[in-house]
Amino acid sequence: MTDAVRTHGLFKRYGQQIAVAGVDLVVPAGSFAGLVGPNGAGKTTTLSMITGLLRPDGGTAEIDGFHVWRDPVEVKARIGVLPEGLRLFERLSGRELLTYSGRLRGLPKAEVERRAEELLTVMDLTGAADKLVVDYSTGMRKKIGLASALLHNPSVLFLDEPFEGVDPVSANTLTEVLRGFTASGSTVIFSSHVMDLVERLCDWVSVMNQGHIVAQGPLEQVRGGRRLNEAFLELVGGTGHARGGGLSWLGAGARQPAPAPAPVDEPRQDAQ
Ligand SMILES: Nc1ncnc2c1ncn2[C@@H]1O[C@H](COP(=O)(O)OP(=O)(O)OP(=O)(O)O)[C@@H](O)[C@H]1O
Repeated sequence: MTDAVRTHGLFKRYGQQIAVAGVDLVVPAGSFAGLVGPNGAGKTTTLSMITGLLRPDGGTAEIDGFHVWRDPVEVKARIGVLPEGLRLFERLSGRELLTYSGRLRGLPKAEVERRAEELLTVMDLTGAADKLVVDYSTGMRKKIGLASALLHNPSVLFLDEPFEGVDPVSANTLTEVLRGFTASGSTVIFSSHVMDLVERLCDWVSVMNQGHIVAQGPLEQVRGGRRLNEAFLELVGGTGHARGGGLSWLGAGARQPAPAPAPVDEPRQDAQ
């Protein structure tokens, strides 16, 4: 099987902080892959470098065999990205945003319109298609962002926390769309903190901790007969701070006796 994504020694430092410490990420083509790791593990920085949004300090990244920084046009034609902190053109309507994305990708107008209508229907955004994006809710923004990332039918789709703020019905729809997408041989890579979701959707998992890949491979191999959450906690070493005596004051509030009520002055007879 060919690899949709392959990085070698990917490295990024912010001042003294090493965010990504030499990452060899591999994702086979056709995978539904999850990139997981605790807060600050380096997931977003890694995805930003692979998608050409952030220049690495060292290492290489390839998509479908094309070098991200040497062949940016080849790479950008093949990828769709739903980045963290999604910025959209707020003064366009949802439909205009899709039209703009499709035309920017060089698709013929009629084809863009056909795909945009289908995506709006699937994402349950038809009723909001002519509303300005600035007036969209968080979940609606995710959905129009995803529609825009899918419109040119990318070979590899990168999603940073795609289900955050999305209601369960819409999440189900997104899942079905993404499953169909990978079943046809395309690749999805998404970052998430929700282990149940990763376990349910993914057939490939990469676990990051402190800028390193600490486990990577088929889901069954990474979880090794345990629930993914257990494997994850073992791999990244759960801190156990909450059990270690910290926050002993938290939760005791309800058991504290209520302070005695302040004496209330008798209403004065002459007050009226
Ligand atoms: N622009 C920046 N300037 C300075 N430090 C940064 C910057 N972006 C990220 N970092 C640092 O790099 C490290 C990795 O951050 P990153 O956002 O990649 O982690 P993450 O795994 O995506 O975290 P989360 O799950 O919380 O989104 C963190 O220590 C973070 O503080």
